[in-house]
Amino acid sequence: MFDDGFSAEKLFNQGYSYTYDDVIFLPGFIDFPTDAVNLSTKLSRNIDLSIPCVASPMDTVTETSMAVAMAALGGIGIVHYNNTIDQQVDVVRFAKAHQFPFVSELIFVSPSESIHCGDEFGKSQTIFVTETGRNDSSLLGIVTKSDWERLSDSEKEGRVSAYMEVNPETLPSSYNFKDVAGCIASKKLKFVPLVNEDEQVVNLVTADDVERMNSLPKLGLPSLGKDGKFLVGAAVGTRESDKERLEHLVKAGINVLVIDSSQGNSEYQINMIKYVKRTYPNLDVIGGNVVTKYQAANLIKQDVDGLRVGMGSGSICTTQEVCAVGRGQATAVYKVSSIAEQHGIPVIADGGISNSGHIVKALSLGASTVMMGSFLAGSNEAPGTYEYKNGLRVKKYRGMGSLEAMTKGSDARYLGDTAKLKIAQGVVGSVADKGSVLKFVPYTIQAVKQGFQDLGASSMQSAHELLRSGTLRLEVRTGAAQVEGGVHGLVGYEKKYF
Ligand SMILES: NC(=O)C1=CN([C@@H]2O[C@H](COP(=O)(O)OP(=O)(O)OC[C@H]3O[C@@H](n4cnc5c(N)ncnc54)[C@H](O)[C@@H]3O)[C@@H](O)[C@H]2O)C=CC1
Ligand SMILES: O=c1[nH]c(=O)c2[nH+]cn([C@@H]3O[C@H](COP(=O)(O)O)[C@@H](O)[C@H]3O)c2[nH]1
Ligand SMILES: [K+]
Repeated sequence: MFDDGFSAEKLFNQGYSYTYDDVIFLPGFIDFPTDAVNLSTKLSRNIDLSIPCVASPMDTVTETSMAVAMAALGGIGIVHYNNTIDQQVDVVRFAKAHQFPFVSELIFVSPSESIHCGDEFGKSQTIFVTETGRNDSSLLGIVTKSDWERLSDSEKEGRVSAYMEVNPETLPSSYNFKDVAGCIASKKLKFVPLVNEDEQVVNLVTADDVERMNSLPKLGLPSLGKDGKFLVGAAVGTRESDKERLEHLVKAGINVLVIDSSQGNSEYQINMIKYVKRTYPNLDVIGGNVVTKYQAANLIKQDVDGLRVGMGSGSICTTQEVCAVGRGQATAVYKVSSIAEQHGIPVIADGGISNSGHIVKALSLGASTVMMGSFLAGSNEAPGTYEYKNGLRVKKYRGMGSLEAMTKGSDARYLGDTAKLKIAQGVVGSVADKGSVLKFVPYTIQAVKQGFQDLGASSMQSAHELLRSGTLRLEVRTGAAQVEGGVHGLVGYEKKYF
């Protein structure tokens, strides 16, 4: 081998904390096409994914729509727990009731109610009628906006039972996109509700939705569990009350658990892992967060099935500033994965991902997946609505350790303790509109495949082999090299990734 560049082992043992932008890989040898790159991977010991992408357990990132879209793409979403047990369980249940890449807004009324104005339809063209006026009872009828608009004023004052369409055409919610699109086309339907075994509506698909989906990149293999349903993960903390939460989440069918903490090497976490392993031996448990070999070894001893790596590297994180602990994310991922790999434990590189190059770096430094918050928070699938700031369409994105997130219904979790002085370790901000994850994640993955090809790695396993054998060569970029590596010297430009 030529003496050129450094091996990761040498580079990361010099006393510096490096982040993704600090390092650059030297290209390898290409003898396969981009499409031959296989990025299928493991989230944890027993959970396989076809793409290495995980949505963060944050209340501005992962609820039903994100969980469903990520699973449809072949990744996974981890549902946050900054809410009541019932709310978190509903998000999981609803996500698992789908075989569909997206979830439409559904509006319900009871038969005795009236629809007074067109705004009640929201963005939808259809209102569903059920006995309870909620999604938890079977479908009795529907009212479409166009039919409702044709009613006289006195008819509009009356109960919906007087004019709703009974026995509307429905399809089983077990149908996948292709099945539903086929029925919509062959029966020339404008829309069709999808219903579960109890005739409860779980989704609404319109002809426009089908057209929109057909214009997106083709989806790969979805993430499905043994039950044939979408894989969905959930996060919990380490309090006594989290045990009750977990019991309900397991009943709702979660496939994997993330124990959420910024410093996972604690007695609380170790006790929680022991409890979960004892009580739910078939549930994969991901521990963290950790950034050192020492922290990782303690959780590995408890037989965790996955490790989440990152402290202070997130875009909304202020932990390193507030507490003076953490680590540059490239170093953290390399160090933790070197020990995790010896025990066959997959590593999630959590936080600090802002482009496809960061994903290539995280995976080539030993991670098996990346967890993303800000990268996904501006999507249609993230919770919340878009607003305008300085002419830019944005969505709110906040740290789970921000004062705002901590005081939102989670007082018991943080503030009801003896600790009276609250210290924030995160901020509240916003991120630009990025459209649907169903569009930009496939493009991102294609870019990651190109990166792997340049390195000469045709799979996750081969990338990890290049790393461990020292074949992967890298260097630190000086400040000037980083400037050179970005766009520079132009008067103005527009950055478009795809
Ligand atoms: N990855 C990162 O760099 C960071 C992430 N975060 C995120 O912010 C949120 C809050 O994180 P943390 O503050 O680390 O949450 P945490 O729940 O681990 O800790 C919050 C506070 O509660 C205490 N605590 C935790 N478990 C306890 C138990 N069983 N009994 C008694 N006291 C207990 C801890 O000592 C700490 O003071 C999480 O969602 C986390 O992922 C926060 C900071 C950094
Ligand atoms: O220091 C922190 N204070 C916080 O309030 C906070 N909230 C989330 N996180 C962590 O950041 C990750 C998401 O980071 P990105 O936006 O960079 O993807 C997430 O996946 C978390 O690991 C926090 N870290
Ligand atoms: K940070």
